[in-house]
Amino acid sequence: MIYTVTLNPALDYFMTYEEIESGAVNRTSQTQVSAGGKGIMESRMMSLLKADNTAWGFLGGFSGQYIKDFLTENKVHSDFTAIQDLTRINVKLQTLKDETSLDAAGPQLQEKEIQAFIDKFEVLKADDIVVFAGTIPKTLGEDFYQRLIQKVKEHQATFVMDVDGHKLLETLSDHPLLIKPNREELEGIFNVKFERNDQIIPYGKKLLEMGAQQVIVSMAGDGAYLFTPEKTYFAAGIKGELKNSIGAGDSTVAGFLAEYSKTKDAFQAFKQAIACGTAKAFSENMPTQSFLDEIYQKVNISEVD
Ligand SMILES: Nc1ncnc2c1ncn2[C@@H]1O[C@H](COP(=O)(O)OP(=O)(O)O)[C@@H](O)[C@H]1O
Ligand SMILES: O=P(O)(O)OC[C@H]1O[C@](O)(COP(=O)(O)O)[C@@H](O)[C@@H]1O
Repeated sequence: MIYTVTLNPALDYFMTYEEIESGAVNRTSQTQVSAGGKGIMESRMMSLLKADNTAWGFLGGFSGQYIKDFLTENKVHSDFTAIQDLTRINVKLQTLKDETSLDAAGPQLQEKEIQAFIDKFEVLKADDIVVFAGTIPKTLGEDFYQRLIQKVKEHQATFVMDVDGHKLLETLSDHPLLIKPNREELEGIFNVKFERNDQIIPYGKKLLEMGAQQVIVSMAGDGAYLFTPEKTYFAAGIKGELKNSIGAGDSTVAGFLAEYSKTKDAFQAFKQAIACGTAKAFSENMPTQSFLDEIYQKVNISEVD
């Protein structure tokens, strides 16, 4: 079983404008609400791929209830810990020019809610995979992922980290099955600036040396690299109309895990990862199965060095 952990889910409120004038009243032409948060997006994509998974995390208030109902209606299995406070609402502004995220800090959590959540980890078995994704609400403390990783290890299960920058580095010595920084996050981690994508290669390999079992570095429209201890692969970016790239990275991780958990074949898993990330970026919502299949046919992966 794959468990996704979203400590800080979000009701994503998408607002579409031709352009936004700062300091003025802007009237939107289109709005849309979606169940978000990185682990939740991953669970949604894995469920589309019919990979067994359960979404864990904290949900509260009307926004939390919306997400819970949305997941049930869309046949995404979840087992969230109920909280008193309100699940955050993140505003996603889309204009003809670009996408802007206005993300909230997240709810206050009570000690008994935190304990109820930690207790869930007792069900873990040796072949389970736990995906830690996204930011941590302030009340949990910056080291909360470390505590959860110890729980995963106690049960001989494996884990995947889909978190930002330096929090990612702290987990490498515990050998995550997969990490997926994007190009900008990788620049931040190593304090470098890439002028060409191939300059990424030594840094991807470095993350393997530091303890990650497999590394994907995603580069939005430029595709992605996969680093495994045996080989490095490059997936070319696929051309198409960008509709909504929110969740493209989450879908990449989901595609990889859906395939890898069944076959343990990193190359095939990378193919599915690229198809899912791209199909998400080219869809307003989650892609349909037929669109996913169409994009899968266009995935082009080559071995590097
Ligand atoms: N504009 C785009 N065109 C084509 N593919 C895209 C685009 N944006 C994202 N993707 C696909 O989704 C993957 C993840 O996107 P990226 O933006 O790098 O991740 P994140 O959402 O984590 O920042 C990319 O590796 C690529 O396969
Ligand atoms: O947990 P974080 O890092 O604050 O991110 C939350 C946001 O991430 C998302 O899952 C989107 O992920 P990406 O930013 O990787 O596209 C949104 O649904 C949500 O609003």
